[in-house]
Amino acid sequence: MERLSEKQINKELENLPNWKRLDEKWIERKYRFKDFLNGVRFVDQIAEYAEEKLHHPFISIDYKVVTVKISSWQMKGLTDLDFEMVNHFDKLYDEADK
Ligand SMILES: C[C@H](O)[C@H](O)[C@H]1CNC2=NC(N)=NC(=O)C2=N1
Repeated sequence: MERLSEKQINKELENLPNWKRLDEKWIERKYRFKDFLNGVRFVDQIAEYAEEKLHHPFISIDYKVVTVKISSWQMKGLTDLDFEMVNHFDKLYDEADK
């Protein structure tokens, strides 16, 4: 899997207004829930998907806010796989009990 160019990254991010660029390698989104356990259940779902794909986001649970950040650290940047993953996380969130 190849590292994406700046142009490709910016194009992907145009369709992902809730995701923000942290630096050249990482993007991040905060997902909000009405209670703690709904956030924990969402984390369980994205963790299962990450294991399937063998591609792992960094996740923090801060009470009702779940922060997910992702990068292809082996590639030292962002790849198509990162964007495939975050699109799936957003779909899970859309369908989740929030
Ligand atoms: C050996 C193992 O496959 C690698 O360390 C994987 C695991 N999960 C990973 N996850 C992410 N997000 N980026 C990686 O580069 C990565 N590498």
